[in-house]
Amino acid sequence: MRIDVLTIFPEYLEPLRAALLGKAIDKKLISVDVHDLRDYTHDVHKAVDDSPYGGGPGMVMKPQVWGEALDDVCKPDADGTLPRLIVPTPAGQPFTQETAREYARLPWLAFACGRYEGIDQRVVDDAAGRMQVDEVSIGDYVLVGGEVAVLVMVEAVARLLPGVLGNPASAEQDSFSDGLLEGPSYTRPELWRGLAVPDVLRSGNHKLIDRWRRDQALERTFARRPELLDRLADDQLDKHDRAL
Ligand SMILES: COc1cccc(COC(=O)c2cn[nH]c2)c1
Repeated sequence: MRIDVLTIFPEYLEPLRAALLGKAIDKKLISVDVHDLRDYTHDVHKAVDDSPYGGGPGMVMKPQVWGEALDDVCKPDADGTLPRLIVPTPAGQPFTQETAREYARLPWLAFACGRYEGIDQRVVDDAAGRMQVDEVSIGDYVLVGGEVAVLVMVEAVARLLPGVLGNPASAEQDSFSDGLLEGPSYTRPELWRGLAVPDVLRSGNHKLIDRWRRDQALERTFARRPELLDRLADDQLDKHDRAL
């Protein structure tokens, strides 16, 4: 998978080169190229923003700079492929595990990191004439820029790629794979600060253990994210589940 990131703070993306993702880059499972938006300015001040039409607080990122940068970075490759252009924004569609799975199937992702009050809308409208553009939110809060959201999304996507995680099974069993939150986990010692591990987990009865884990996941989901239960297809809840 090819990943390009356009930003005015390239150094913000350095963590992508550390640890697990760094190894994935070394193993050539992913390539990460970070591009400094200011390289596409032509004025002495390297201006990337300007005042908003219609007034209001803050600044808006200029279309010309983004247009040149995207033309340069998102050039069709040898077989005419263009990237999926992803713009992190509080005003975007929710980024979920399902989005991560969709992106993990793509050969090329390009991330546009907005700052200030956002990017001139014509940048997205113009790019959408050439490639699919997803305006995506990682949560209902406002960051200073899109860079942190890119770190989140790249990690969520890359961990799904074969060979990136040491233990691929965990990618399958993690939260949200069956639509429920993950229940509690335990490891040695059996007793810690007067707190014991639930007996069922040491029973060796895997049918009982699986049922206990599913009950814990259902209870936690009901308590913390009841709306996720509405999403579950009826056939995914058996009569035992409903009795909880
Ligand atoms: C594109 O325009 C802007 C403007 C302001 C901030 C940002 C950065 O993204 C977020 O703040 C965000 C992403 N998901 N949840 C919050 C982008």
